[in-house]
Amino acid sequence: MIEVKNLYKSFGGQDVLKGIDYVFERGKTNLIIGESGSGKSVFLKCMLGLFKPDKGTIEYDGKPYTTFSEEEQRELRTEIGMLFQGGALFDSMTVEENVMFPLKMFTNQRRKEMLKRVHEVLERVNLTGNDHKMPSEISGGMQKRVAIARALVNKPKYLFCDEPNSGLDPKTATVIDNLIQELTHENDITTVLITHDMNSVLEIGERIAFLKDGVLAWKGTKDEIFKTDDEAVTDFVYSSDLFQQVRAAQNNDD
Ligand SMILES: Nc1ncnc2c1ncn2[C@@H]1O[C@H](COP(=O)(O)OP(=O)(O)OP(=O)(O)O)[C@@H](O)[C@H]1O
Repeated sequence: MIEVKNLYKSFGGQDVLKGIDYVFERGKTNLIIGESGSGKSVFLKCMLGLFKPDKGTIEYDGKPYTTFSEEEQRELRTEIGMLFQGGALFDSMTVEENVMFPLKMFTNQRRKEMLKRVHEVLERVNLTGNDHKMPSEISGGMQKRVAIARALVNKPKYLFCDEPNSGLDPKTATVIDNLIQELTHENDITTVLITHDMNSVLEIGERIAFLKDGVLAWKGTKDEIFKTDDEAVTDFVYSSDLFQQVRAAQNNDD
């Protein structure tokens, strides 16, 4: 669980986050949605420790970051898995080497032990037999699965995903969404996922935080998002054709 209390962040006089209170639940896919420039990435970077908040606290499983010793900060970094927008694999490394990278960085495990874990996660994301391929030799969807395996190889408590679906066709995007959700449940991870993809909201929006101009304008679940009359939310989500179609179908059923 990550609890954010009264979080403020500004840059050169521009207030980007304006007093956010929110709880990201453990074992759930927690989505952050909102227009471009609403502060989603800055929010994520504050939780990753890349930006220092101006005010407010971020608690990781009940412990405020400001009380972490240097050793605890280092440990927290090993407990975080990150899934970047493009997958961000190392092009010059094989699939196996890419997935092994966090183990080399953060553990003292012996190569045999690391390889065992790497093969275990590759099997989990259905990539057995691709260990020695280069990223350029596999499809975009497979590259994302390698990136997921790499994010999970060190058994993180927290998984941060920044638009994990970008660049994928809708069917592959859904497979990736569902894989992230399954792994979140299986491993009881606190998953925080930024998305622009309304299909992701419908598929895996167990918890949704809607940011508008640096403020938490609405929170709820994928079922609640169809029922809310909150104008800020409806303006945003019904600009998506998909949402309009789903709501029309619901109205026909009623
Ligand atoms: N390092 C920085 N220095 C100065 N301003 C920044 C910095 N990072 C972000 N900002 C500003 O903060 C605001 C919010 O940016 P942010 O990237 O969080 O938006 P976003 O909701 O993630 O947008 P998008 O959906 O387009 O990625 C923007 O006005 C941006 O210019």
